[in-house]
Amino acid sequence: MRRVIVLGSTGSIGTQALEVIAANPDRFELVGLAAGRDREGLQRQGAATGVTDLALGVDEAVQLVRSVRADVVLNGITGSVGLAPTLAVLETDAVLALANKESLIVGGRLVTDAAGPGRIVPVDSEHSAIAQALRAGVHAEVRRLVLTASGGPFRGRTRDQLGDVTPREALAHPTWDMGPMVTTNSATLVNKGLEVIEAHHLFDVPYERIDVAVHPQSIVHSMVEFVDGSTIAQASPPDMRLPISMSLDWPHRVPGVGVPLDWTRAQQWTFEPLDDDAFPSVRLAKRVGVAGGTYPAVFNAANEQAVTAFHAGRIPFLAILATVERVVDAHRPSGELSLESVLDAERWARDEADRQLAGALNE
Ligand SMILES: NC(=O)C1=CN([C@@H]2O[C@H](COP(=O)(O)OP(=O)(O)OC[C@H]3O[C@@H](n4cnc5c(N)ncnc54)[C@H](OP(=O)(O)O)[C@@H]3O)[C@@H](O)[C@H]2O)C=CC1
Ligand SMILES: CC(=O)[C@@H](O)[C@H](O)COP(=O)(O)O
Ligand SMILES: [Mn+2]
Repeated sequence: MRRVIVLGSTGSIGTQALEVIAANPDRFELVGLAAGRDREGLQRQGAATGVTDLALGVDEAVQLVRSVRADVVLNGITGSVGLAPTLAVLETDAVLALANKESLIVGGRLVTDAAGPGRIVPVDSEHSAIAQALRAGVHAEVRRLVLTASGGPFRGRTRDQLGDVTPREALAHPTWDMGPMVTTNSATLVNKGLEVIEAHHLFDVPYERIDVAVHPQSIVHSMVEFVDGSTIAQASPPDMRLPISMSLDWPHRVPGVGVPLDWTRAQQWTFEPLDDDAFPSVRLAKRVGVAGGTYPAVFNAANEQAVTAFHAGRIPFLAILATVERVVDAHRPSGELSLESVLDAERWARDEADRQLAGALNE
């Protein structure tokens, strides 16, 4: 029986994790829940599950992780605010089931150094797919990782056709039902850029050997190409309960958690190259990933600011990445990577993004 804490329990990942746990009482015992602002939702979850260790906000989430013994903590918080809970989990003996990719991206080596082997199990569908393909421990034979991308709601459009897309259109993801930040990041392809950096840290593969292929059906969740020319892909209908369940009981599979593909039905899986001109996010993310240090934190923080401004109706869609690029270009890293330098860089990037956004509005 694995004792589980779920952080971000009121969100898309959190509620699906609670479903998986409730459906498997012989495997999982829920021992703690943390949300952000939704006090009533959290209390409802506590009443429904009988869990009494409840936390609201990121500081209480950190306290929860430190005070309640768990075998696995799922970090399903959204945004780089999830960094402190990620580091707190790694101070305990619990496995970190990581949905909050932002904490790994902004923390980089701070997170990977704090984590011993096997301490982080990815929840992100692409990285779960790769971890599953690597379960046999064949890392030395890997030639490249290929992350699949749905292409988002604007796949196939030229840059000119992206000028007037609305927040509502950006939130209409073709295959996944997720929270607003990650959904918007899918529309800009920033999500795929973040996932390239995430893959680099999780699997220790250099950036030049991590590729992206657009696969609109979101059935092949990612692939590992090996030195002999063989490729192992993980495929299943798009349902996060599968990677969530694997992260909670890694390396075991939880029977019945997902519905298998229907091989009696005709179906087509298609793959196409990413259009880097219309969607330059992955190219920029690789650049900041290679630069390392505080660059990924700056990239992510500027993006969080710009996405918020887009949803407030303050800037057009294309201004999101343009702002991120300008903030990244203006960044001057100082000193060694540390928690302090990451937090300083993030603060600077948020201010600089706001300054750029205000300037753009006054032009
Ligand atoms: N949804 C998905 O299918 C996938 C998500 N991910 C990643 O998982 C993470 C969560 O995404 P998703 O579930 O979609 O997001 P949601 O927006 O649906 O949920 C976010 C959760 O984080 C909580 N939260 C927000 N801010 C804080 C804070 N300051 N302190 C504590 N808790 C906070 C929210 O609480 P409250 O509601 O109370 O404010 C909510 O429970 C993201 O990193 C995302 O990129 C990765 C792959 C797939
Ligand atoms: C389900 C999941 O893992 C998301 O991160 C997903 O990858 C988003 O879809 P895109 O491929 O459109 O970014
Ligand atoms: Mn993903």
